[in-house]
Amino acid sequence: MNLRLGVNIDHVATLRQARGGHEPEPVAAALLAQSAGAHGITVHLRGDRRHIQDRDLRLLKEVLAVPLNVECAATPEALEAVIPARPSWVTLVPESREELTTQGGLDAIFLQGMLRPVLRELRSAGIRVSLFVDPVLDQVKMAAKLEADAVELNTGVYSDLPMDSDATAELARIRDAARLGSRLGLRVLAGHGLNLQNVGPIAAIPEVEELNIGHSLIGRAVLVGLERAVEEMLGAVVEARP
Ligand SMILES: CC(=O)[C@@H](O)[C@H](O)COP(=O)(O)O
Ligand SMILES: NCC(=O)COP(=O)(O)O
Repeated sequence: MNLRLGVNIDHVATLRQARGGHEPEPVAAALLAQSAGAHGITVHLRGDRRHIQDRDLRLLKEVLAVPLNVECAATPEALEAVIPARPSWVTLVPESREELTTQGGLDAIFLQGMLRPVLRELRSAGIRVSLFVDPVLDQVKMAAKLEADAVELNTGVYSDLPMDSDATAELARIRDAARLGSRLGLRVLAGHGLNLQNVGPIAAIPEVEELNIGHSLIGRAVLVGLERAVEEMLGAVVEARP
């Protein structure tokens, strides 16, 4: 099975929101990612709207040829904003205003009563649902019991391990969870904190169908694109000089 890459463009929007203006335009970034071969685009519509905005969802849905996956909290406010945009996928994630980024997976076992009607509502709107969970077997079993279409296994603990430490145990947790998810008929995705250095062992897990990668890709794009941006600006100012 070929591995798909979902590109998370949240941090293009973070940069835009830093000045409250119009650039960089996340929709343009999504189209570039798509033409570079991304198999999907992911955005996280946070309750505090710190990066992605409601208009981004509408525009992305309109222009993208690849599936749009919207991450959001399982709250009425989030669903009211996300459902009208009709993304292909919604990934339910835990969320708190204080966090810099997502801290761990959704506790699908504890939240099962609240999640059941949310999944029903999304699916009846024709939206497939993924649950972002830690690589814990009981959480994966609960996702299957709730009839989610997919699980995204949180690779945050793995990604946070120091470069020279032994990742064997965490990788085994992710592998076991991926195997179980696949056996239970779920699509299995993985993501959080993945980068060029740590992605290999996760990409090698055969049951993982798709990776969602954002922060490291956008950070890298700033670096590999800066040379060209400076050259373009030098060209523009030199040309304008009498
Ligand atoms: C759920 C997950 O692992 C990440 O996609 C995270 O939710 C992204 O949100 P931020 O871009 O705000 O860190
Ligand atoms: N769900 C993970 C995701 O979309 C991207 O996470 P990150 O690479 O920005 O940490």
